[in-house]
Amino acid sequence: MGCKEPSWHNRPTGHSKPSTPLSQWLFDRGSLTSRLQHLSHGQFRVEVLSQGWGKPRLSEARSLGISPRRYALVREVILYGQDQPWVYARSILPQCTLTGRLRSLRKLDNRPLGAMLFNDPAMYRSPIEIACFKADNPLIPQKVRSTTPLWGRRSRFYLDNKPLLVCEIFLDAFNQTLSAQ
Ligand SMILES: C=C(O[C@@H]1C=C(C(=O)O)C=C[C@H]1O)C(=O)O
Repeated sequence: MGCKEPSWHNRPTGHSKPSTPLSQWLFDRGSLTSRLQHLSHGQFRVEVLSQGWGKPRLSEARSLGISPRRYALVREVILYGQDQPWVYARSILPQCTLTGRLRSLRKLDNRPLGAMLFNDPAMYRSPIEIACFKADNPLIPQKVRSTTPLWGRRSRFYLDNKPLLVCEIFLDAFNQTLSAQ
């Protein structure tokens, strides 16, 4: 599956570049949940596609500094705005992060992860990396896959100095909403 992983960079590289409006969303360091709640005028919800123990992909393990053979909690969601699938998100929470007060992250249901992260004053975030996912990329769930390339971002969040990785891909419906702004 790693062959479908795009290459992550701290800025657009090569020929393809995101639009300026999308770049502002890609590199925004605030809570995506809050921004989407605002853009959707409160018509926002999280659909949990899956949440369970699994092995991270090589690129994810490298970003987190963990072994790709070590199980982590893998959470995949779709964030809806105005009942449209706007963002597909995949988060990797290592076992070593889910300790102490952070054990509660194991039971996160359809409450947005961002609400937990941005409510913690001690939280800090790595630089954001972006990547372009080729059309029909199998890493994106079939029901929101696109026939055109999609831009995504990822960054590590640290709570109590323990990392988790969040990857967010902006879907067709979001890009259409953005271009209609
Ligand atoms: C990191 C955030 O949390 C959001 C919510 C997620 C979830 O509930 O799984 C995943 C990715 C984010 O888009 C955020 O709001 O910035």
